[in-house]
Amino acid sequence: MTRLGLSDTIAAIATAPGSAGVGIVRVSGPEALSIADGVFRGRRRPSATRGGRFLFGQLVAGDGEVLDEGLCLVFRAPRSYTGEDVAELQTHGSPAVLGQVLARLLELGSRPARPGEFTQRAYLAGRLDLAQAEAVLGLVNAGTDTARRQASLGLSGALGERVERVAAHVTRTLAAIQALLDYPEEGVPEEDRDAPLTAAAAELEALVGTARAGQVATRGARLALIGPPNAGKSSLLNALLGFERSIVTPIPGTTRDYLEANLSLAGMPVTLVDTAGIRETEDTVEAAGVRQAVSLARSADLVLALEDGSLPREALPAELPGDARVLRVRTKSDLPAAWTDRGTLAVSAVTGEGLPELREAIHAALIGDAARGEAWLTTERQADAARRALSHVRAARLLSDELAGYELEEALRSLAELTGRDVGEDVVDAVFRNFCVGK
Ligand SMILES: Nc1nc2c(c(=O)[nH]1)N(C=O)[C@@H](CNc1ccc(C(=O)N[C@@H](CCC(=O)O)C(=O)O)cc1)CN2
Ligand SMILES: Nc1nc2c(ncn2[C@@H]2O[C@H](COP(=O)(O)OP(=O)(O)OP(=O)(O)O)[C@@H](O)[C@H]2O)c(=O)[nH]1
Ligand SMILES: [Mg+2]
Repeated sequence: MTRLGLSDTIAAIATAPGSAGVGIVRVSGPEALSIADGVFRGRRRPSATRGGRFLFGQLVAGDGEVLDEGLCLVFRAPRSYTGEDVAELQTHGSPAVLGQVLARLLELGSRPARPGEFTQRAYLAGRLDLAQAEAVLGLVNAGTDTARRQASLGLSGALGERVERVAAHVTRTLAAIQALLDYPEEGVPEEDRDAPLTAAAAELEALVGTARAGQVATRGARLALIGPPNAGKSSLLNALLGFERSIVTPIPGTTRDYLEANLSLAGMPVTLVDTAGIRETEDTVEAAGVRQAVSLARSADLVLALEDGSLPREALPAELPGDARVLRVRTKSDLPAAWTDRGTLAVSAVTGEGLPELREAIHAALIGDAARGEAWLTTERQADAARRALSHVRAARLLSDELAGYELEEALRSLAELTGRDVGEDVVDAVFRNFCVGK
């Protein structure tokens, strides 16, 4: 990795491939403006222009041929996205023009940017923390408004601030413990040692609790419909979708292969998975479907476990995952009930009764307590760091002062990792590898 101030000059097309009204090529680094001089011809040279200005002119190839007319935006270090000198060449959004402009910039001494390298430079210049850089990626990829909102909150630094609040509590406890160890006779009030730690644990628990919501918002959730044959799985899938996607018959064992259908549930992308009814069977094909159903239930974000409410109750399949990931549903509520149970949601695929409540329960199970206006953990890397910080804080609460100090230092290290103040190059490289070129 290049170090700040010693970096070379990078260039890339910043806009999406394909034709568009306008397209942008960016060049960033110490030579950015003099390199831009070689491709842009206007009333002034980019290198003779103050930062924050734009020039109108022509883009010219190496042999002097005019490629297009366009604008050159001039940014001067440190007042730019990357913190370096940056020139943006804004042309008509033609892949042919953009390709020629980029080729000329490379000829003049810049090199092609790696994926995410502009944002990586912004991070290395201290203009963004790692959670904010991840939010940039989240914004570029946001496919739903919930994902967009979370990424935008992350970019504003809201997640970093949440993490700093926790870190401040931990630091206070560490200071109190240090004082106790250094001057045991003076004593530190219990509140100084324990209260901040209790607050830190509570805030971290809330934060860790948002990881699931963050993941669901950014990459969607898979919901498996599971239950015995004829429970009404395919009918419920169709009812939630609003059209007949899956075959329904009165014959048990109708669904054999699993089937997926996408829908948006309260602004979140959800994939419903209809599966074969789970039962003991001699039929080789059906048995394969049953095994598939069980493994789909295990890998799903949430399982809807269906039981026919019009028939005597049987035990749920033993292979289902733990309670936290299962919503229990009593189907066919339009028929006389053979049993009831307050822990199940009653629905009818025929009348639609209970469907709004089911949608609500699915939303609650996926989003949990994550408050809408607060910043969530949106990547597995962030969630992992927050979970480690929480386990260190929890451990510290059970330990004597001396040992607690060590755990708290570890907790602070994990929190620093979350925002990227204390991470190795490999972690940073892994984050930016997921970006596209030009970002
Ligand atoms: N054309 C264009 N649009 C874009 C970007 C870009 O780089 N180019 N961005 C990114 O890809 C995003 C905007 N982000 C940016 C963040 C900071 C600065 C910047 O130059 N900041 C300086 C100057 C601020 C000022 O003049 O007030 C600074 O913070 O010092 C530019 C873009 C989205 N839209
Ligand atoms: N009255 C009533 N009948 C229902 C309801 N849901 C499903 N059924 C009927 O129950 C039978 C089985 O429905 P399916 O949706 O195929 O059940 P399944 O769980 O997908 O069954 P398999 O694919 O065989 O595992 C069909 O005859 C449906 O018409 C409901 O809400 N009310
Ligand atoms: Mg079925």
